[in-house]
Amino acid sequence: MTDLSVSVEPIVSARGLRKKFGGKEILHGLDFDIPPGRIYGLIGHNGAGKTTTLNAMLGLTNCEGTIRVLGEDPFAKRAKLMENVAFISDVASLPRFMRVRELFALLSNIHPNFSQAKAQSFLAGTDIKPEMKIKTLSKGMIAQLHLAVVMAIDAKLLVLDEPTLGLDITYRKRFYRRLLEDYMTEERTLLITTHQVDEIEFMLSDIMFIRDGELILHMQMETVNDKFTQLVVNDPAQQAAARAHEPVYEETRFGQTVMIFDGVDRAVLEPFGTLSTPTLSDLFVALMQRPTANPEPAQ
Ligand SMILES: Nc1ncnc2c1ncn2[C@@H]1O[C@H](COP(=O)(O)OP(=O)(O)OP(=O)(O)O)[C@@H](O)[C@H]1O
Repeated sequence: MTDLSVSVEPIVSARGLRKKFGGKEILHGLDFDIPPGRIYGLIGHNGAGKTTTLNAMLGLTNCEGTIRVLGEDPFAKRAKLMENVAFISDVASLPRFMRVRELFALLSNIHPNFSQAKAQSFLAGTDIKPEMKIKTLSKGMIAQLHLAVVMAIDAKLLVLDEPTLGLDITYRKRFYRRLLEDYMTEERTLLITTHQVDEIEFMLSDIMFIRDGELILHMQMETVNDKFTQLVVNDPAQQAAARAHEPVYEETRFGQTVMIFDGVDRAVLEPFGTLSTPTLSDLFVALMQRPTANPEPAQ
């Protein structure tokens, strides 16, 4: 499922990763490598297994198969790994009863790679002051604080599970811009899950689509752009001709027929209509279509 030929030691490596809850298999044997210096988007429907996969990487859940993070088994070596791995699960998990400066002091005591000075510098220019109690901060301010805390950890892997849930568009954009400009380096790897795919598309180097516990696409964004083509075609004769090239997806949108092709030369499709590269959300919808696995029950 991957088009990556990894020559450097991967940051995360999974082979045959399986997870069962109460006898029901949730992850069906995932195989993937995540190299350093990349920004990964892990995209999937509700319940597809994203958080379970992240939890396996963070050593929060034990799985069958193998998973290695920085060469270590995260379940067995969680404490050691957490020196080099930072994690945002949701924006509400900071200790609400503390003041901002107390949180920073606590973190510098418990985390060897946390820099209080860095955290403070990330808050400069925001409305958050060291004396403020966390419970008095708005959701957006808590997200900023959370990001400042995480960016002040000198980690090799940063895992963000729906980090901007509940935030308005301005905060969400600021959050990702900050992350890109102030945190990313060639040595760091970022893994993000979100349902707002279009908002992170600009920063991703790679994507993984997960459907019902299986990876159905794992690819560098450059390859996605080369491989997939979207065609808008209105003329019925041209539609029929285009269909002969076996689109992976077709829908009618505002009276126009939109098709998505996988690996078909653009020069072949050009005569039929208008071509573009599908957005990640269009590609996601196209590839997530289930082949009548859940037919409507008869009335
Ligand atoms: N502790 C658990 N016990 C039982 N079932 C679980 C547990 N954790 C997750 N599941 C089930 O595993 C499946 C995958 O859940 P997971 O949270 O990994 O999905 P997700 O892709 O992160 O979904 P979402 O986008 O809704 O957060 C779901 O069907 C969920 O109900």
